[in-house]
Amino acid sequence: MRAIGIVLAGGNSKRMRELSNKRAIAAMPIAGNYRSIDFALSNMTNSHIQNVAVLTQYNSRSLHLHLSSSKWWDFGRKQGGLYVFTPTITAESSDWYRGTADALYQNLIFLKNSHEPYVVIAAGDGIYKLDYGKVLEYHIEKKADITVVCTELPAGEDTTRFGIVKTNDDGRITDFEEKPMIASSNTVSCGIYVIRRRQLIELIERCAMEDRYDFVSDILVRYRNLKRIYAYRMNTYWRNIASVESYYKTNMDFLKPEVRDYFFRQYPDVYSKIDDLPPAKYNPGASVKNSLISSGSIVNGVVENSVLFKKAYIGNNCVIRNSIILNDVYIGDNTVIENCIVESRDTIRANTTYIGTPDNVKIVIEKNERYTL
Ligand SMILES: Nc1ncnc2c1ncn2[C@@H]1O[C@H](COP(=O)(O)OP(=O)(O)O[C@H]2O[C@H](CO)[C@@H](O)[C@H](O)[C@H]2O)[C@@H](O)[C@H]1O
Repeated sequence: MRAIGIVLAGGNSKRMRELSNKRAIAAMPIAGNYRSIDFALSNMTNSHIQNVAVLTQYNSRSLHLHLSSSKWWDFGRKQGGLYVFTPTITAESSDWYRGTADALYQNLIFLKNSHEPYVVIAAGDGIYKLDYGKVLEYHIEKKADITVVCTELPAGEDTTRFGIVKTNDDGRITDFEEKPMIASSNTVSCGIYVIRRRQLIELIERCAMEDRYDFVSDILVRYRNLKRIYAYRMNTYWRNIASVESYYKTNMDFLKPEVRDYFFRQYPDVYSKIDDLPPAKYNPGASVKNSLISSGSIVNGVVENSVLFKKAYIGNNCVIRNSIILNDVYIGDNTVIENCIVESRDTIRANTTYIGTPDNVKIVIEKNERYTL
């Protein structure tokens, strides 16, 4: 592939509420076995992009642990590979990444030292499968300066979280509004871009000279009429998980056979770090319906329409419904949990009840953590 990959994974979002206290959004657990960033990294490797940098910053410890080996995504190689870049103090700068363009600028040396003519920029908080090679072909065919992957927003989604795009009949973007209060179109940017490497270097150097730091407002919005910016339309599943509501709904989507089959039974595969855990065990009192139960879990009570991540323990006479139980949670006997997300490594006491609603999912943190990772 004639492109390098960059995965932006350093942002924080208040919309994740307490869930982002512990980890970067890109490290949020998805569908039982995965982390959010696995989807962008799998797309990179499945598109034969072999030189990939992940730019991290905010709360990155568990993300770094997840990325500790490049072999899980098949990036382990002598030329290219997987790089993780955090902000560093240098003779010239002691700044954090002040925005996405600044994060790219602070890694200019990676861009300059690469040989591939194009760059694919993706985010660590998107759940989708995409052959970036097809986007690159489109980019070349349209003689675009920048190509933005776009999709139609699913009904009920909050448009204020997205870049809203309008195009002409040829696919050229004529208007780009970043997170407007009222959206004038339901075509949204997925935050995935293709651009010629030299063009990117030139644009971010110019941004840096003018003390501008954001790729979207300082490049896409600013140059929308001056540069040839095209929209590549993606019609398959795409969700951004950077709000509690969308994180919950995206995990619940994996209970739908069509979503599960699309990601896990259709080529290409999604890869992740492998943990050596024993299979899930259902004890005699267990009753499990329409749920994902991950390795290392033990179920004694009732589990319905729920996603249990790794090493969940569900006690006797518990009822877990429409809920997400993150990694390594112990739930004592006779506990009822409905429409909740239970934070990882928590211990939920016996005889407790937590009830949220589908529109107002409750985050359960009892703070009886056994240890922190
Ligand atoms: N300082 C920093 N250093 C390193 N990484 C950083 C960073 N700040 C943010 N990031 C990362 O960059 C990506 C984009 O984050 P932003 O906060 O800039 O935009 P957001 O995701 O809200 O919208 C974007 O993505 C949605 C699609 O989800 C588009 O519709 C919208 O136009 C676009 O701005 C995320 O993966 C984030 O983690």
